[in-house]
Parts: sequence; structure tokens; C-alpha cells
Amino acid sequence: MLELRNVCKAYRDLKAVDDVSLTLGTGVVGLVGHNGAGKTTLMQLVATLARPSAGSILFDGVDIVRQPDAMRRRLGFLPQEFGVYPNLSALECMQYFAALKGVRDAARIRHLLELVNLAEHAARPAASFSGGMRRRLGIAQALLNDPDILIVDEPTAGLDPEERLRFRRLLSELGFGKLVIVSTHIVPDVESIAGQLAIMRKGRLVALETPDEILQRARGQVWQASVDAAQYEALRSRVHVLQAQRQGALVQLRVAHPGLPFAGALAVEPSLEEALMAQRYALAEAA
Ligand SMILES: Nc1ncnc2c1ncn2[C@@H]1O[C@H](COP(=O)(O)OP(=O)(O)OP(=O)(O)O)[C@@H](O)[C@H]1O
Repeated sequence: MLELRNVCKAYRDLKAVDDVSLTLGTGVVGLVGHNGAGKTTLMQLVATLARPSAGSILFDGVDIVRQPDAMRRRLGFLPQEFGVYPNLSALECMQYFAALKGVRDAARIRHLLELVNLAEHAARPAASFSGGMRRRLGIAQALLNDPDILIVDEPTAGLDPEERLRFRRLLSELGFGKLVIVSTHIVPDVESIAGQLAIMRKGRLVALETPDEILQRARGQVWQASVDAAQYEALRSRVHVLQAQRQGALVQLRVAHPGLPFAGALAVEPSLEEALMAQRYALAEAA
């Protein structure tokens, strides 16, 4: 179990992570927030790649700020900029990482290449791999030490839709027995796989909720309407437009608003992304 207690990380007078407390067991947790919200910094703190300015981080009761090795032994980490070694084959890359991590189990390497669907490409130079194959090799190396906690930063950046789907399924399956933290600003990446979403904004954790709870709260705050272009121009400065699509003389729009935004608008079922936007606007207005 991972427990953060009042964790802060400051860079001069900027609080990149500001008083974050949370407890996580197994399962996939989506860490979402806009660029600069503090996601990468928070993951680096958990991965013992940075030290908090204040607060404590415990993994199964052990203080990992004082004893980082207790985390490092049990951690798998796939950073956003994971690079393969172009002159090595997939198998050689895995053998290389295994040697660095002190893993001497050749069968495990084969098993992991199979798990990420790269076994038949094991002899190919990693330089010839697509973005998705490289990410999958990244996951395979992160799993070499059979970690209890897997941290993945922006998992699907640069992947095509099919690779995205496959990668999501793999993360989802890994979450059956481990804590998998997936940081992303692309909500659909975690929408269908995360049991919980940790939402960050300006360094703070503003919510730790299930997707259903987030959707439930946004019901009655997302609206749909069809207006003409002049009405649209008048509306866009006073409501939060989530989507606008021109259809002939009319504009089909979806807006976030705490109550009926204008006569004729219909409350609709929000997508998770819309629900998060509605929450964000509500928080910004309350601030
Ligand atoms: N080493 C650093 N020195 C100074 N400021 C930093 C450092 N690392 C991060 N920051 C700042 O801390 C804030 C949070 O950054 P962080 O990278 O954690 O956000 P993020 O949510 O991961 O964003 P992104 O999605 O763009 O990666 C930003 O304002 C960033 O500029």
C-alpha cells in the first residue's frame, strides 16, 4: 500500500506538489491534470527520483524517503522519454536491462516479451520498432523485477489508435495484481481502465474518485443545444463551451454550466472528459 502524507515539493517559490495526501492499494489509478499540474513531479517523488520538501511517503509502512531502496526494489517505471538502444535487438535490450537490475532469469525475459506481444520480434533491432512497440518494450523492461508498483508517464504519447487500445489493455491487466499509476492529460487513456482518478491542479490533489463518482457529480452540469451563429457568438463569452460543431446554418454545442445555461438547452450524459472539465470550471469559479 502506498501512502502519501502532506507531501510538498517546492522549486524556489513554486509549489510543484502542494500538500498531497492519499492512500492507494492495488489497481489502476489515473493521475490526471493539465500540463504543469504537478503529475510528473509527484511520480518522481514516489519513484524516489526526487525528495519531497516536506511530508512523508510510505510503501507498505516503510518510509521510502529515508529508505529509497525499499521502493526501488519493488518499482517498475516507464518514463515519458523511454528510449531504446537502437543497435540492440529487443531481446538484447531486455538482457541489458536485466543485467543492470540484477535479474538473471532468462525465462522471465522470454515471458515478458510474450506478455507485451514482442516475442516474435525479439531478434529485430529495436531501432526498427514503431512507437507502440517501443512503449511495449518499455513496459517489459519495467516489469523485469516483477514490481509491486508500476508507474507509467504519458503511456500512449505517439501511439496509433490500435496500439493505444492494446497498451491500455495491458496496463489494465497489470492492475489486477499491482498498483499501476498512469499519468496522463489524455482522459480517454485512463477512462476505461482506472478504478480511481487522482486529479491534480496547480500542485494540489483536488479529488481522488472513481470515474462513476466524477460522472455522477457532473450530471446536470453538461448541456446540449442547437443555436444559430449569432446566438453562438453571444453565448460563448458567458458559458463554457465544451464542443461546437457547425451543421448547416446551426451550431450544435455542448456546454458546461452549473444550472440551465439558457432556455432550450437540454441536460445530457457527460463524458468523463466533459465531467472533469465541468469540475475544473466549477473549482476555478469557486476560487
Ligand atoms: N526541476 C524543476 N525545477 C523548477 N521547476 C520545475 C521543475 N520540475 C517541474 N517544475 C515546475 O513544476 C510544475 C509542475 O511540473 P510537472 O512537470 O510536475 O507537471 P505535469 O503535470 O507533469 O506537467 P506535464 O503534463 O506538462 O508533464 C511546473 O510549473 C513546472 O514548470
